[in-house]
Amino acid sequence: MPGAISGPRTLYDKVFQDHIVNQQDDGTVLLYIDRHLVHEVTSPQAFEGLRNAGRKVRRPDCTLATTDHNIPTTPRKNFKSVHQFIEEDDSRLQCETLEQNVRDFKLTYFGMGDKRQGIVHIIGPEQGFTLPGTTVVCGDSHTSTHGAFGALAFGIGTSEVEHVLATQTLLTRRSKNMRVQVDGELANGVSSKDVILYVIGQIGTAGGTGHVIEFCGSAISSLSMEARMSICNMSIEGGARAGMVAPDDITFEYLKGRPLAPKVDSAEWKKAVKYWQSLRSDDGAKYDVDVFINAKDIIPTVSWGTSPQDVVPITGVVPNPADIKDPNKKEACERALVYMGLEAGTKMTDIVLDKVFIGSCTNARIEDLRTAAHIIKGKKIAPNLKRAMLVPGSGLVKKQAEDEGLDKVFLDAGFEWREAGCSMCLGMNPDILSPGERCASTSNRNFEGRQGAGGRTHLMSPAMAAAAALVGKLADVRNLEGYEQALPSSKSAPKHIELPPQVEDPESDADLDNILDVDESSQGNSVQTKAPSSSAGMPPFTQLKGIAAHMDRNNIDTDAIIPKQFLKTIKRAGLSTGLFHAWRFNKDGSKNEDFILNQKPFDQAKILVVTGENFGCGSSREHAPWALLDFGIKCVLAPSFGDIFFNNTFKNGMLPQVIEDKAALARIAEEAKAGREIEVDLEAQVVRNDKGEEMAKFETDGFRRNCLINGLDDVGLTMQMQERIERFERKRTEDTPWLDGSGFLSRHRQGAVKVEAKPVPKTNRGEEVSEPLEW
Ligand SMILES: CC(C)[C@H](C(=O)O)[C@@H](O)C(=O)O
Ligand code: SF4
Repeated sequence: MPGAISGPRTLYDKVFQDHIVNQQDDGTVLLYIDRHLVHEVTSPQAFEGLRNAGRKVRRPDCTLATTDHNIPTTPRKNFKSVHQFIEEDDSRLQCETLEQNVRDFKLTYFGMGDKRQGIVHIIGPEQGFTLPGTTVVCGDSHTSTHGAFGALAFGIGTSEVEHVLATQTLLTRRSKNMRVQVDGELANGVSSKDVILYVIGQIGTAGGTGHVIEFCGSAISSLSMEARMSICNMSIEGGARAGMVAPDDITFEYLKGRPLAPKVDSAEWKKAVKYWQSLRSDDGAKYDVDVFINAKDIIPTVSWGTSPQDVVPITGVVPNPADIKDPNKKEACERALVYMGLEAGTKMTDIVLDKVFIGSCTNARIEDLRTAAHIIKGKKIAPNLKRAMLVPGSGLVKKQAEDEGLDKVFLDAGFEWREAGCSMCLGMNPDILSPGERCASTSNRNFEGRQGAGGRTHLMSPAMAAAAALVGKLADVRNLEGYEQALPSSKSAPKHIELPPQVEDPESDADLDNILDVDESSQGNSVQTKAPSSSAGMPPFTQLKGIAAHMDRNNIDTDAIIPKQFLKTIKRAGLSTGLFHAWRFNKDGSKNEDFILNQKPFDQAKILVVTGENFGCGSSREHAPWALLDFGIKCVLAPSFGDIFFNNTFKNGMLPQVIEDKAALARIAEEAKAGREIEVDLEAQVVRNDKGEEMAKFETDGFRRNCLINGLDDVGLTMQMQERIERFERKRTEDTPWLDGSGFLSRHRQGAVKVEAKPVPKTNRGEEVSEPLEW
């Protein structure tokens, strides 16, 4: 076995090991990907890359697409097609482009006319597409959600989406292991969302960087699958690309009868369960970092600031920057208080709200809705609220909630009952906060402008958001009369969740039919962009000399590097206007002269020198490096980076370089501030000042360095590994036959969906794909 670890192994080690196709001497691993989820925001440029290179999707049977980020959540009664339904031009174009791509590449697609449509991280588990022991990726940072099943699931950028579409593999490196063990019983009123907010408060948003977190301990293993998903979902907010929970009987119970899980009690199911049961960390397995938490220390938790680590118990007060010693953290706290319009020392329960949002891939599953509904049942939302929105995570969650009468509970209380989508979690659709508005939100990110420019977000659990809706302020759900009866107790076994329908529903095919009816000429601009494609190879990066701009903030997230309104493009180019948009431009559109990139000579910067930690954390949007590149910045020097941003940057012929020596980095920053050029020499792995004197040495991963220096196309490189990938796939079919997409393909072959015959395309495996896939 290539790269096998001797001795006791963690859950992560096992799943990783089982997917190694090839391992290079320098530790670069070609990892097989079992499941690929696709959405409209991060896929257009990837499909375009495939198209430009004349490549096909290798495993259409392991790829599932939906549309979620851009879509309106208004009633779909009159929905006929995306073209007719989505008013906003860029959003519509992005969704239409996805539809064109699923049509061209013959992919399974849950569009807006399909009840199974929903947020990508809700529909995967719902369908049994996500299974224990699998590798799951998506061009989306919250892919970590799927780790709740004991899958190794992580977000990737668009170049990697292209790599997976073409090769069903990814080039990666082994991560470190981190264990977060939560023992004891969670008190009433405390949910898994409080657990993860508390954990992030403890470890910080960079705490898990470079690690895969395994969540374990009695408090975790007594949680339902949905509660586990909320925890793994926010692993990325703790800096970890992936979070995992060992699969157990609760997992297997959840999977029973899901459309894409092996059929219950079949020989395949038994074989699968046997394998799944082996997926737990061995006794004595070593973790690089251990965090132990007593469940009793956790009480309902809310965020006060603009980073998910800015949390306090609901019984607490807004922190005082004067109490913070670290100057960078103190400044961050001051900034956050100004942005949030809060004064130090204010009781959290005195903070008055404008809006409440219950939704997102963190907390829009049926249990979340049930919990919120129990709390508001028979009551009314507070009169000071301008709006309270309930946005189910998927069409099936919505349907089930309606079957249970929950829609009525929400509507009677004054909530809006919406259609499924990401909605106000990031406001790429019309659901946004107005400047200055304050929102209690069950989502996962409270970055500046996340829910709308100038909007203020407080993160919390569904129970707490429901309580806040009733009170009109942040509120402690435990103070509501009878709350114990209202909340599903953490002690009781999780209630079995009704399964989504497995039957072919004629309505559900409406969308695909629409796609097939689309007039090809109307899609012209969506498929013929001339934007550069990563698969065409990159210009080499050897030495770079130029002006460097200095930034000192910690945790500069990719939402800040490029806000959501610029993600609606289907191209890689032209993003420089969006770069640091909220910081670079005033509200009236004029330039903010105080911002470094608006000042001479830094408006010509080729290099960014960041002295704050964790640059590029958060979302997987590859638009962040594209925007930097478009502005002219090809290199970022920093003490640490968000993992996904770090990867994405390399894929674009840019160098994100860690400079560990903080004193040297500070000296480089001084040169930058003085407006003198610096030189980054990747061949010699040194940074020099404008006199050619060495300022710092650095080390770049060998494989990446080689690709950069030679401008290599890694999709092309991987395609040369065809034989090994095929060998791996043959073994996979033997060992884990349930992963071959047999469920829907076989049903499809029986003629469940009638689609007119098309010229026969071939996948990169050389197999014929006779018809678009549906199940
Ligand atoms: C659009 C997508 C790239 C992004 C992500 O990766 O997380 C989004 O889902 C988000 O939550 O910010
Ligand atoms: S975090 Fe929000 S925007 Fe991102 S996938 Fe989840 S619901 Fe959608």
